[in-house]
Amino acid sequence: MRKIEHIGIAVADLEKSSALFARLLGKEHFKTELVEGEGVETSFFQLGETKVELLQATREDSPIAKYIDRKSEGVHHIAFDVEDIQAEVERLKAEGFEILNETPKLGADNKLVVFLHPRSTNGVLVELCQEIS
Ligand SMILES: CC[C@@H](C(=O)O)C(=O)SCCNC(=O)CCNC(=O)[C@H](O)C(C)(C)COP(=O)(O)OP(=O)(O)OC[C@H]1O[C@@H](n2cnc3c(N)ncnc32)[C@H](O)[C@@H]1OP(=O)(O)O
Ligand SMILES: [Co+2]
Repeated sequence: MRKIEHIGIAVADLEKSSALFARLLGKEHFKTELVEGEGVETSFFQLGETKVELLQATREDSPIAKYIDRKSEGVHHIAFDVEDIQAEVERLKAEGFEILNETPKLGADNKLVVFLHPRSTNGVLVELCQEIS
């Protein structure tokens, strides 16, 4: 794994939270993006080599809606940048981690993504991201 690609933060109101993070970070977000497959709308802030990804649910069965219902708004996942996502899945499986989707799916910002179950990673939801070339 090469670097933290982004930190995902679950929010209830994307517009309000984007304004809050703009004040906090001292810069505007660089884009919003709808990811239908995950039932989320995102707002991205660039911070050096990494990003903050705010996530609002767009439907009731979205993982973000469930997370906010069960817990609250807050840090939802950490995403790591990888060079070869399929090779990384094989390596992590052999290490005993629980992969949620062995076939990478389309994420935001031109990435293929795979998630690891938080029960195999000390309670932290981990996302792997590979840039689509
Ligand atoms: C924008 C696209 C993409 C990107 O490009 O960046 C994204 O980031 S999309 C982000 C949203 N998508 C996902 O989160 C997909 C992966 N997540 C899942 O598959 C599920 O959310 C889950 C992790 C398998 C949990 O689903 P489920 O089992 O249905 O939820 P429960 O509410 O029943 O919780 C079970 C268990 O897991 C704990 N949990 C749930 N979410 C998290 C989390 N984000 N971080 C840490 N722990 C989490 C939950 O507390 C339960 O624990 P116990 O109570 O101990 O059983
Ligand atoms: Co993410």
